[in-house]
Amino acid sequence: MTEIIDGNAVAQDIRDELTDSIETLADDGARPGLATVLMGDDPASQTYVNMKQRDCEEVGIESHHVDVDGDAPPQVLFDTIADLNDDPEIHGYIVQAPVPDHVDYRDVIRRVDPTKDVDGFHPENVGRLVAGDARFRPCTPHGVQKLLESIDVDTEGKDVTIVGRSDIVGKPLANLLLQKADDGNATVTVCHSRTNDLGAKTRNADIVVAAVGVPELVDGSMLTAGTVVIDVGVNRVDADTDKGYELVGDVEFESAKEKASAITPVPGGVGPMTRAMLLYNTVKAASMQEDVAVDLP
Ligand SMILES: Nc1nc(=O)c2c([nH]1)NC[C@@H]1CN(c3ccc(C(=O)N[C@@H](CCC(=O)O)C(=O)O)cc3)C=[N+]21
Repeated sequence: MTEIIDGNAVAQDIRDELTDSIETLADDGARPGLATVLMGDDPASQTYVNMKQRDCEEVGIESHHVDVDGDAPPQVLFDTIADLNDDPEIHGYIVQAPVPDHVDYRDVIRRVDPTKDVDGFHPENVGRLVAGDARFRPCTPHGVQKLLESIDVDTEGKDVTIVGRSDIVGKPLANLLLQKADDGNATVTVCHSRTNDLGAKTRNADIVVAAVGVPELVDGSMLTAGTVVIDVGVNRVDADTDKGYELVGDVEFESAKEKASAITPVPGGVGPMTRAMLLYNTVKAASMQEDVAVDLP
């Protein structure tokens, strides 16, 4: 039987474990604070921001939010970032991507204090990750590692094919899985839009991670029986539902499920884990800045 991996349940366990550490920090007068910054009014981003605020409330993290007008000059966003860097109550913050076209996201990331960069996107943190000395693991790749751990999949010596080479998922996940570590030691293949014979690469894998942002790109015909399938895609596809869309992964779930030994659903797979690992990084940031040791899950 194929195991459907319950990302909501694993994320709930992580939130529960974080709650104790958050109270330890709060008892020391250092309750963790997380801010989200949203420039413009991308509807998907607004949904995520709302979910993150609810997560913070549940675990006892102080949550803050800053809206920046989508038509404002980049300097307005940069000033917001400078304020957050200077605010001792903000231990971590993220600038929700995408930003409007007239703003270069790299210019944004470079201005974030690397010790508050709970996305793990700042070049200093990317460099540390690649060098095997990560400060903050990017949330989605870390969530994928935790999901594999939750179903007792040991990555050592496994062939992992990642479909997608993004700076926020594909590249950092490849680096983490390559590391000489209990949750690494994999042989990693990274595929992308110019890859020849994608199916040959996915059929060779013990674990396939789909993170390309193309709805249902990976289907059962591209998988060998027994493969573990992790679907990072959260594509909003127009549909006749209350919201006017449905969420579709990068994997065609029904055909992939026939082949997989375990598979994540969308929604309810990687998405909630991304949010849980953001809370994790926020607690880690607060612990480092306040010099209060805490246990992390
Ligand atoms: N600076 C920055 N950091 C991010 O981490 C970041 C970002 N920008 N921009 C957009 C992507 C996407 N992302 C998701 C987070 C949670 C869910 C999530 O919780 N999804 C739920 C359901 C969501 C729904 O119902 O719409 C699920 O899959 O079950 C999805 C997607 C974070 N991102």
